[in-house]
Amino acid sequence: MSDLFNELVSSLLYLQWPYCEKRCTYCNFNKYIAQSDNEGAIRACLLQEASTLIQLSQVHRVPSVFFGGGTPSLASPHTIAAVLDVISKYAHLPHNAEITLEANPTSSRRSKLQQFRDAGVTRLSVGLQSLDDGDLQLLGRTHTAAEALDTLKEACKLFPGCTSVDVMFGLPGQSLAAWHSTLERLLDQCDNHVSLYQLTLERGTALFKLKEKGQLAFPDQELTAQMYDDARQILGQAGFRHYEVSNFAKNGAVSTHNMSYWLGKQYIGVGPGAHGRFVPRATGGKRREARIQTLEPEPWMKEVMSNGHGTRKVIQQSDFDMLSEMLILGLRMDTGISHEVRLF
Ligand SMILES: C[S@@+](CC[C@H](N)C(=O)[O-])C[C@H]1O[C@@H](n2cnc3c(N)ncnc32)[C@H](O)[C@@H]1O
Ligand SMILES: C[S@@+](CC[C@H](N)C(=O)[O-])C[C@H]1O[C@@H](n2cnc3c(N)ncnc32)[C@H](O)[C@@H]1O
Ligand code: SF4
Repeated sequence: MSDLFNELVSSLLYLQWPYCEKRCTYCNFNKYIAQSDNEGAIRACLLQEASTLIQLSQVHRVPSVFFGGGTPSLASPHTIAAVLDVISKYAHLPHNAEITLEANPTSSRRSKLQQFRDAGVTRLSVGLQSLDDGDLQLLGRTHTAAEALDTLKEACKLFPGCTSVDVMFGLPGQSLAAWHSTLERLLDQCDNHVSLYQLTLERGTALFKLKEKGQLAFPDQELTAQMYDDARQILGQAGFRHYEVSNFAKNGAVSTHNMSYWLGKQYIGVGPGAHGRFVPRATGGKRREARIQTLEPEPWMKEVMSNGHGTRKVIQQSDFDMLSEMLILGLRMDTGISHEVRLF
């Protein structure tokens, strides 16, 4: 089989779980607070859309799946297992596939994490965000630092070598000393993968409004740059490879799913607001398409029920579009890009 054919018959799959318990004060990702328990209905639509899009792409192999959100750890393990089952029905999901689930501390009690593992999840990404209770309150999180660390401990036991944490820096009022202390405590407890995100003030969020009113002071650019540089150094000394702008891994625990995005591989996006990039081979398509699913869960479900999918926007990608994406994403990695870029 040629490399090009291999690329075309293989695709990652991203699944968006759109619900959260509560809105965090900084977040403008596509998420909603569920008004009623409609898990059965949303599960049926996720399964339907996954089957439609896998068949449209005609991929034979799905090497990794990412359950992101929102808060996918609010979904029942049964829903996660059902999604993996439907993927296996239409494509080969290898036994060593990377299956990541994002877990928020309060919706991830021990027994549930175990059930997620039994359902087929192989990698957990725990949203710690901070290890300071004052920060967590300001960020509108539903857990304390101690609860977050408890979840991390359980996660490391159940997913040894395959547990990641998300932590943010540049938080309101955060000092360099407080950031160093967070990193040191984190290094005591974390596993092989750490994602560090500089807080972005997003328009429309509660934090943005407080900043506009002059009610919150944020670290300046010099200080946040210093926080990032220090994190690079501290994690580097602890054996972590800084393999992408925001990501650090030791013992080779890079995320193959996220890495594949940065390498420009195909991906199918399922669920409200999910993005995809794939060639729709079943309809004779030859070009890769950028696809976006309908954002809000209710209209998305109606579209899936009547059309089999909730794809709202499709843009055929030109060679220039694909090359630009490859450059932008490829330059995020420590390995950079090669002149032998192949477009399809
Ligand atoms: C879309 S969230 C979903 C994860 C999960 N619901 C949680 O809250 O832990 C993925 C990650 O993006 C990061 N994130 C979200 N909003 C951000 C912002 N405004 N600035 C920087 N990072 C942000 C957080 O670290 C979060 O864990
Ligand atoms: C910010 S990353 C966090 C990855 C994590 N640090 C890890 O190592 O696994 C995950 C978030 O990106 C967003 N995301 C990733 N792939 C996506 C896609 N194909 N379509 C829409 N959103 C996507 C989702 O909101 C998801 O919660
Ligand atoms: S950060 Fe996570 S839990 Fe908070 S609102 Fe965003 S997606 Fe939901």
